[in-house]
Amino acid sequence: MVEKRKPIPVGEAVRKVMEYARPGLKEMVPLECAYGRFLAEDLAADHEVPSFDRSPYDGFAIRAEDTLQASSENPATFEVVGVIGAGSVFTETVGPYQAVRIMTGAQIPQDCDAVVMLELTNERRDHKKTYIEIKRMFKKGDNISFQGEDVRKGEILAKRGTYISPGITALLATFGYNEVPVAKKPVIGVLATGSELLDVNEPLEAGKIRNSNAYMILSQIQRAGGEPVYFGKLNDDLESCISAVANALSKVDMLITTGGVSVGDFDYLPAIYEHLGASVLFNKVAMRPGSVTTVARYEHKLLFGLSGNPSACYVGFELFVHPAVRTYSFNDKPHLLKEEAILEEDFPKPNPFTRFVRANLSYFDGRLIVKPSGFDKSSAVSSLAEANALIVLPGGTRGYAKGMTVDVLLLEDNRGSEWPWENIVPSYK
Ligand SMILES: Nc1nc2c(c(=O)[nH]1)N[C@H]1C(S)=C(S)[C@@H](COP(=O)(O)OP(=O)(O)OC[C@H]3O[C@@H](n4cnc5c(N)ncnc54)[C@H](O)[C@@H]3O)O[C@H]1N2
Ligand code: MOO
Ligand SMILES: [Mg+2]
Repeated sequence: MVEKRKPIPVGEAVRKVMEYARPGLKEMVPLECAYGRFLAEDLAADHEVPSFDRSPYDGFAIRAEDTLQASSENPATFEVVGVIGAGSVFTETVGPYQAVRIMTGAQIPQDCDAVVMLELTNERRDHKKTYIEIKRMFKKGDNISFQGEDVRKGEILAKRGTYISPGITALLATFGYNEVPVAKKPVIGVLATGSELLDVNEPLEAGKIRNSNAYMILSQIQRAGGEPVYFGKLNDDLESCISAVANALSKVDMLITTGGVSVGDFDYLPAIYEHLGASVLFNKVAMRPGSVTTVARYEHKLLFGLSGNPSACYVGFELFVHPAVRTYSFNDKPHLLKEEAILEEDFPKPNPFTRFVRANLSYFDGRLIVKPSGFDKSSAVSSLAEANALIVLPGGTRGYAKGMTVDVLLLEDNRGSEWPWENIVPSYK
């Protein structure tokens, strides 16, 4: 008699995984390698930005009080007493009706308190001296980029666990991080199981298919922020699978297998977990695809037994592995970000289990719209190509019509969410 598995709700399954998901270690990387990593420490400003008052224009630094009477009929004349480019500092005195020619980014001379744009001045030379005329009044502080106007000293600019975007990289450089403390990437092993699997370079033969899951998971690991290690594919042979899983497990922080988790004669993962003494957290989830997704724990390592069916495997990764990778990376919003979008076409299938439809999310008329990205079966591979979101259709619903609002989980976003599993609305009808 086949073992009867009891499906648990998705949120409960994710919660069980998160009980064992742990933050990882810190490492230092050169700034030019920090993009796409996660900060291992808060990024705090240890100085103000800018760190000195500077000119936002090419022009002339002056004393504003000298322009009080200036008008087009009665221009004020200034003697130009120096020239400074960005990077240079003018240390001499600037007296009444004197000006310093200044370039964008240069420090404002100590006696000056306003800048006049080059275009607003008339220049003339007289007896080897240069003069400018100014035809209007300027106030103290006009056209000055003030010290600290961008960043105040002591501000926390990005928290530990933040995804390092190009903008964060600019801040890291601004604050002198030649080396950046980042989360070490979790090393995640991948093993594909199935006697039907061909290598990618092999010609098709009767009854066999090419192993696509392994490569899909290697990419998903990288997208989530992990370091994938591919341990190859295995035939459905219990002995060799046990030793391959044990060997791989000894070399990684987490291990992903695909296939062999259901109830078929050659679905060996349950027996492998038992043989290793790994404790199974769950082996059936009330979701489609991916109902057979199994997660086990061996010592402090998680073993993700993802389904062999490509769409089920893909979804299992995003719901269960992704948050474990982000937690390892110190991120406190480890789950996929949930949004609401308008369904662009009917989805008439009833949903006994919560369904995750691979979908394409875009914008139209200022609103988020979403449509299934293709053939919707657990075995489908074609619908994965255009998928950048998963539509979440809760269990117990009877199908959805174009125009309805649905929940979607975003796959290409790096903000994440703390917990998307509350308030999934069954129907917005
Ligand atoms: N009697 C039952 N049969 C099945 C059940 C069930 O509850 N009772 N569940 C079905 C569901 S749902 C799924 S999903 C699959 C899951 O099967 P496994 O995870 O055990 O995976 P396999 O049997 O090894 O393979 C399933 C399918 O996927 C193809 N596959 C496997 N590996 C790869 C790969 N690396 N790349 C591409 N495709 C792969 C494989 O050839 C099979 O077609 O079980 C149902 N059956
Ligand atoms: O686990 Mo299967 O993918 O539910 O369809
Ligand atoms: Mg099977």
